[in-house]
Amino acid sequence: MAQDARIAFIGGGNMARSLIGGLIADGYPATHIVASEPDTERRERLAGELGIATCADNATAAEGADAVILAVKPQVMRGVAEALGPIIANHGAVAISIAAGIRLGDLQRWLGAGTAIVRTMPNTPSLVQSGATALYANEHTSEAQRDLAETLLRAVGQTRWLENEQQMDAVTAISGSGPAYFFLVMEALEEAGVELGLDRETARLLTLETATGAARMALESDDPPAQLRQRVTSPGGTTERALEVLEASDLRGALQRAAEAAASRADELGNLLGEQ
Ligand SMILES: NC(=O)C1=CN([C@@H]2O[C@H](COP(=O)(O)OP(=O)(O)OC[C@H]3O[C@@H](n4cnc5c(N)ncnc54)[C@H](O)[C@@H]3O)[C@@H](O)[C@H]2O)C=CC1
Ligand SMILES: O=C(O)[C@@H]1CCC=N1
Repeated sequence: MAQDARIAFIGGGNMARSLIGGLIADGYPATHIVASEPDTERRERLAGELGIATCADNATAAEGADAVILAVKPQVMRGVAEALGPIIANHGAVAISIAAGIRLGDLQRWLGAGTAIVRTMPNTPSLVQSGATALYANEHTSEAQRDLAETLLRAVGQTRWLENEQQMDAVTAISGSGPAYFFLVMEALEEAGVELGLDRETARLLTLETATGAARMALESDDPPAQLRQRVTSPGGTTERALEVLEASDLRGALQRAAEAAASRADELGNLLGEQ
């Protein structure tokens, strides 16, 4: 890992915290990470809990950084990018955007022609090194800069380069927003356990261990999830009854529609906030 690269995070919110926490847990030196965050309380928490340098001013953070991670909301990206463009260009740094929907063409226009930009979509499990991130770079990004972006994100989980930028909306719908879908399922299953007579602590522990166990099995097995599901489902047994209810409730259809809604919102954000 390129542990001598200086990394600046612009915006120190939920996703930046997950990425910084994951990088430090992976051994990346906190002394090489700086974050700018306008909110005083968040800034102090970042410095106190993660031991990184923080500041209120984006330009101060970006100065001298090899990679500038743009971790602000899509709605403020334009102003932030336009202000930082000259600083990033001066140092020959790579800009790494994690914003949903914001397209490379717009980032290029706002940061300045010729700037190396990697558009990515990470997710919050990066905090525990179980992130999943897709990346797509523009033509000004050198091999070394692609490697740096990939190395940083691989420190916090799995990475995949996309074949085309359009795929980023699908990634946003599946893995970017995805943790929230699984958390919702966990909330609901825990609640069902309580309704059936378990105390909350037991219901939560059983739910979370089951979710982890199922995910690990699916990752480690050569068989697809459908086959693993069939192995839990004894003919005439309890799982069969439960799955009949889930199929009748159109859980598959609900997830399909949810993912489509997320992907189309990503596209909508790109149209609303961009110029192309
Ligand atoms: N939360 C998630 O699971 C994921 C979020 N993303 C993307 O990450 C980006 C950040 O999202 P979150 O961390 O969830 O939002 P957040 O609201 O937690 O963090 C954004 C931070 O930016 C700060 N900020 C506001 N204006 C600023 C400015 N002008 N300069 C510097 N900082 C400023 C805010 O005070 C806030 O702390 C978004 O673009 C989002 O699309 C991408 C993948 C997953
Ligand atoms: O909800 C959002 O817009 C961001 C992008 C993916 C996850 N969180």
